[in-house]
This record gives sequence, C-alpha cells and structure tokens, in this order.
Amino acid sequence: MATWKNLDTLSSYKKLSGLKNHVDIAAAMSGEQGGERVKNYSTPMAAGLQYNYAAKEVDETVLAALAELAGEAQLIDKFKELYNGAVINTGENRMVLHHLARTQLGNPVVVDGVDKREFYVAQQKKAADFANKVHAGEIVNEAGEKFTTVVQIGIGGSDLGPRALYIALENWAKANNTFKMEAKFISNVDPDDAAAVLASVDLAHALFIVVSKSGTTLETLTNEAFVKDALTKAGLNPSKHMLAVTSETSPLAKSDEYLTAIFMDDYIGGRYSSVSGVGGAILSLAFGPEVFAELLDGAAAEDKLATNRDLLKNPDMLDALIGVYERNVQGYPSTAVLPYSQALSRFPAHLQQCDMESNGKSVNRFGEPVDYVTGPVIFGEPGTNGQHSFYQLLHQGTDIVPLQFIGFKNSQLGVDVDIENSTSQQKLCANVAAQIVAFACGKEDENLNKNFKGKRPSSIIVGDKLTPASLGALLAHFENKIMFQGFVWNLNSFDQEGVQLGKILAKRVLAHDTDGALKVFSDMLNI
Ligand SMILES: O=P(O)(O)OC[C@H]1O[C@](O)(CO)[C@@H](O)[C@@H]1O
Repeated sequence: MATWKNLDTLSSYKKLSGLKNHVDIAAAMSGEQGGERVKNYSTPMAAGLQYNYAAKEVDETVLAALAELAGEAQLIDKFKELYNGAVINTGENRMVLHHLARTQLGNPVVVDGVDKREFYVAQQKKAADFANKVHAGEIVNEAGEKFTTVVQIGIGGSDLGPRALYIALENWAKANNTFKMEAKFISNVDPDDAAAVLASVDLAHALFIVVSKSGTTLETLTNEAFVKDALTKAGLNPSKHMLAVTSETSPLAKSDEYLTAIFMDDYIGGRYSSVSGVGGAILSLAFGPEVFAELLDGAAAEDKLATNRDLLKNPDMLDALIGVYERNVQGYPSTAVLPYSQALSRFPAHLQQCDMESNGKSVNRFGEPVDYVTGPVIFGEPGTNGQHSFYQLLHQGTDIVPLQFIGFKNSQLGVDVDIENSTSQQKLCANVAAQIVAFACGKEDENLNKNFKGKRPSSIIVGDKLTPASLGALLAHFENKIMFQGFVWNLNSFDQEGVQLGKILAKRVLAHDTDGALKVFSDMLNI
C-alpha cells in the first residue's frame, strides 16, 4: 500500500526546492543548442502525439529530481491502487473508476457482484444501440419521422467535456462522412440560453438528452422543465423526445418519462465523465458509436503510457511534475492552455473545470490544511486568436504564466488556400513555433517598452491531425496529469465541496430567507 504524505515532508521535494531558477531557458533555447533541445526533450504520447518540453525550465538535474519525487511520492503505485479500485476519493468515500470506462488497466473491480468495466461497457453499448436505431429510423418522432438534431441539457461535467469533444470532432466527422446529427447544448440557468437554443432547432425533429449524474442539479432540472414546456406548447409529447443519462440511484432514474435511460455511477466524477454515457450518448448520436469507440481507444492507449515508472516515457506524469516544479518551486500562479486548433476552442474551458475543481483545495486528503500552494488558475483560448488578445500580458506582464501549446500539422477539413507562398495551416503552425521561441528567448531592446525578457516556459503537444483517437489521448493526458498532481499535493482530487456554499445561499435567496448583505443584494436584483 502506498503511503500518503504531504509534499513538504518529502526529502526529494526539499532537494527540488534547491533548484529554483536552475535553468535559463533563454540561453538554453538559443542557437544550435536550442535546436538540439527541441529534438531531445520530446516523448511520444498515444495516437501519434508528441509531448515536447524543450522550452520548459528543466535540464538533466531538474528531471532527475522530478524522477526522485515521482518515486518518493509513489505516483505509479497510487495510480495502480486507483484503477484497482481503492477508495481514492476519501471525502466521499468512493472509488475513482473513470479509466475503466475506456480500458481494463488492472484487476477486475467488482462491486455488489457487478464488474464495473462490464457495467460501463454495457451502458456504452446501450447508448450505441439507441444511436444506431435513431440513425436507422427505428426510433422516430410521433409523426414517424427521423430525428435530425440532438440537444444535451446538463451543466459542469455534464456539459463541458461533451461539448468540447463535439466541437472538436464536428468538422472531422463532416470531412470523413461520419456526421449523423447536429448537436446543441443547453447549460446555463439563464433563460436566454435555453430560449436561444430552442429557437434554433426544429422541435418536432429534436431529441433531448437530460444529463445529470445526481439528478438534482438546479440548472439542469430547470432547463429540462423549460424544454418540456416548449415541447408541450408545440403540441409534442416530451416523453417521446427525451432520454436521460444519470446514475441508477438518482431521482431521474426512477422516471418513466424518457425514451431510455443510460446509467453511470458514483465512481466516475462529473468532470471525468465524458468517456461514460455522459459523452457517449451525444457523441454516438452525432457521429456514430464507432467514432466514440475510437476516442476511447485513444484515451486507453494514453492511460497505458501513464502506468510507466520511467518518468521520461510517461508524458502525463512528466507534464504533471513539471507543473509542480513551476507552481511550488518557481512560484508561478497560473497556467494557460493554448491550442492552435479552432476545433479545440472549448477544450480549455473543459480543462478549467477538470483541473480547478479537482486540485483547487487547501486541505489534504485527510482534511488537514497544507502549507504549500496547490492547483494553478487554468485559462486559455485557441491560437492565433489569443495572440491578438491576452498574449501582451504573457509576453511582458509582471507574472510569468507557464504555457501549454497544442498544435497539429494538418487541418481537419483539408480545405485551404495558398496566399503569399503559404497556406493558412502553415501560417497557423508558423505562429505557434514563433511564439514558443519568442516566449523562451525574448528580444533585447533599449526601449524597455519594446523589450522582451523571455524566460517564459512552455511545452507543446504536437500531432498529425486532430482525430477521435488523438482527441481521446489528449483528454486522457490532461486527466492523468491532474490526477498525478493531486497525488503529489496529497489532495483528494475527486470531490468538490467548494461548490456547495453558493448553492445553499442561492436556495435561501429563492426562499426569501435572507438578511444583511444577502437581503440587500436580493432586493437590488429584484428577486
Ligand atoms: O451531473 P450533475 O450531478 O448534474 O452535476 C453537474 C456538475 O455540478 C457539480 O457537482 C458542481 O456543482 C460538478 O462537479 C458536476 O459536474
């Protein structure tokens, strides 16, 4: 059994702390040696991706210290315990099994006589069968016509991941003739969200997936009622247009007002659930079950790499540990995720939840305060758009923000033009290469307003093309990175008590049970 210790009690961490500002990346990335670094500081990921960390502030000494930390913190042993069914989510007394939704990494995990891998596969099959029947016109609307659009109603993990993945594959599916149905999403309790989406769909031919693991989330239940109201007013029977994805113990599971219900369970956290029915139902309906299966295979292959004890052959653990070095030794407060791919436009939003809801904690897994910083602020936008927005601060601001670039050699649609001797795809890629070197090396200028200090670390994940498999690998990479960082910080990365207080106070406001500031704000907002 692995032992769980606070980071600041580990001798390898003390050693690592002595390596603050050990590497000058401006020097290391300049000239011929910079080129050598780019060639050498790279490790393969699944689905043909590469994790390149040449522009990170590491060298053989820092990497050796990180490997020692990985060993002393028993990161691989903890990962093994996790996928073999240990109660890793101490706050909620639950196992953490999202890896089993894509592969069997260790021993079978059996709960109350049910093999969990078999359960997740059976639910994926249920979603696949439902999707195939919709596509074949075997499940149709009351007029006997095919459904043409699918709308997901959910929030947080029941929205962000599936939405990011749908957007990521929409063009790929169109280019590869696997696009079946347009998907839309309703998440916010702001009535303008549901109203705008409903106004944009042909209700008679729309299917709605209500996704809520708990079946109690205010926003989702409100939006479900909003949609039912619209269907009824249009003379349609809501139960002929809706299905649910939920846990077997949730109130939604007891309802017979759905075409079908696809189940998940308490061992897959909302922000890790896009590989379960939460993502499986909508992605199978939109693109076909085979595309979702390819995504799961990409994730499974990345998970396999994450079991490697050799730090330099484990891109997920390496990325995690470099992040710990940046956060705890270098003292950087945030991290930007910058995909040079329009298809990944919502991927940073998904990672915001995944990372910050997991590791935004001040107490360890035993509920005791920790004396070191934990999860960074995560934000991001696709390049090159971000370059014309917040990169000013990234290049010349007073904080150093570590960067995680993602780039692909080829576009998804393959439709391009050659203008001034380069294609748009080449211009996109030229920009990401330029940014890495500009951030690392900077440029001196006597005019300080035009001076670039450089020394701003970045990594890049490079792929051939964004496909279902490479998207699955990317998703798993970041999930595993977050998991390893939570292990290093001795956190429980799998609960989210920090979201509760606001929910309780909002209920009080709606019940008019307020005083003091809450009452004045309630009056100000006309509640
Ligand atoms: O799927 P549910 O149970 O509706 O929860 C939605 C989201 O709400 C949260 O619990 C936070 O409020 C997230 O962790 C979760 O992804």
